[in-house]
Amino acid sequence: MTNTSEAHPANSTANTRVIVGMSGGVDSSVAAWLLKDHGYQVEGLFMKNWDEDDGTEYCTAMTDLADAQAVADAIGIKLHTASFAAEYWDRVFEHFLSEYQAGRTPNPDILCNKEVKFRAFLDYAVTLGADYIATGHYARQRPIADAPGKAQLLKGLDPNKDQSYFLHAVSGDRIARTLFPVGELEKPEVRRIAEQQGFVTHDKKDSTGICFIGERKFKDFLKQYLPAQPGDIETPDGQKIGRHQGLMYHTIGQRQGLGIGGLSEFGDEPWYVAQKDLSRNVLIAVQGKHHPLLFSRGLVSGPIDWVAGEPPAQSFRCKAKTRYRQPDQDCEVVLIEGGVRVDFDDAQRAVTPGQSVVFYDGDVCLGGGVIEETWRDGEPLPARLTGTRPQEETA
Ligand SMILES: Nc1ncnc2c1ncn2[C@@H]1O[C@H](COP(=O)(O)OP(=O)(O)OP(=O)(O)O)[C@@H](O)[C@H]1O
Repeated sequence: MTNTSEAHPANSTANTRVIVGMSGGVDSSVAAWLLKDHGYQVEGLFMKNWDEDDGTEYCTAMTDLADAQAVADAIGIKLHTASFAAEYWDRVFEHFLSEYQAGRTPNPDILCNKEVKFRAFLDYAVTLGADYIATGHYARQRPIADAPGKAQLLKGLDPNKDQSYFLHAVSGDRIARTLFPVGELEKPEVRRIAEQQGFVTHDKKDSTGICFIGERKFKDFLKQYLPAQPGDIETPDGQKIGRHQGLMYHTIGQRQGLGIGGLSEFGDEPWYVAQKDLSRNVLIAVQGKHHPLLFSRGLVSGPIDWVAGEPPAQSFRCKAKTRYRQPDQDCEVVLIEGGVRVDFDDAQRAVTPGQSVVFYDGDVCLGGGVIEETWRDGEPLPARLTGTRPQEETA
């Protein structure tokens, strides 16, 4: 576990008060236990981010709270509860919907970490007397010797579980106030500890997908909030090959759910989403997982959240991920007005506007931002990089 007494030699764990985010999952159960075992003053905080008013089977919050309470009792710590549903709605969900409406595929977990877990939750934990908060994220932090109150965000030690991608938008001063006890462990070890301690959560399956959607069908969920706008699916040369129910239901690179088939002139090769033409409400599909139209050479992003508060340089080489769990990719980053330009050494498959690009220097997560536009080999650069619209260049 990251040793806070290294960062604050005057503090011993016995008088360091830590509020652990307890979700009723196995990772935060073990995080709380590890902290207690290391002698910290530990209390848990279960938060509700979503007001379930549909009373359906999708409402798992009550079971999760009961599990968190059972683990807190087993460890012998107090469990607080709080609702951040208003903050979640205003700062995460509305943005999530507007991104979908604009044809992009957002990642609400990144915004949830930035705005709720490491802001509303952290601020509330401070009112409960917390010196630190802790979560069950697979990530690590390292205090910066010559920058008191700031820390670096590092990948979790378990390469299969590293969650730094989702945490990149949290500033270094908030990372410095967080402990990540399971970030030093591999997942099987975490499950082993939970089992050894007899936690009800020891065999609970990992949460998947977006927290408020739970197990319900994504399409049905979105339909409640955004009107579906059906349109055509076309090949890149404009041949109509099917219908879609709404561009928002589709993601670049996606294979499933296109409902294209039985078009004898095209053969059996599967179809993939290559592009969304928002102006015509048309989805462009191509055949074959490795079709060149699925590969981007570079991207431009919106504003970047740098964990350190500032970029390492005006331009630099580093590694990047354009989605969770993607192996690190070599690239060059150049700061531009309102974001960065990223040129990849190797063309990247399915780089998706609305998702985030996250930068790494070895294990250190530098920060990242939302992907706005991409370009392919041989294509003109986006207008933001040239100052002229591509059409005007050829006019
Ligand atoms: N409802 C909640 N209340 C308090 N803390 C939460 C809640 N949901 C998530 N967290 C905190 O954020 C961490 C990461 O959440 P995530 O949803 O990614 O779950 P996870 O990685 O499956 O972890 P866990 O096994 O603890 O649920 C959790 O380990 C926990 O510390």
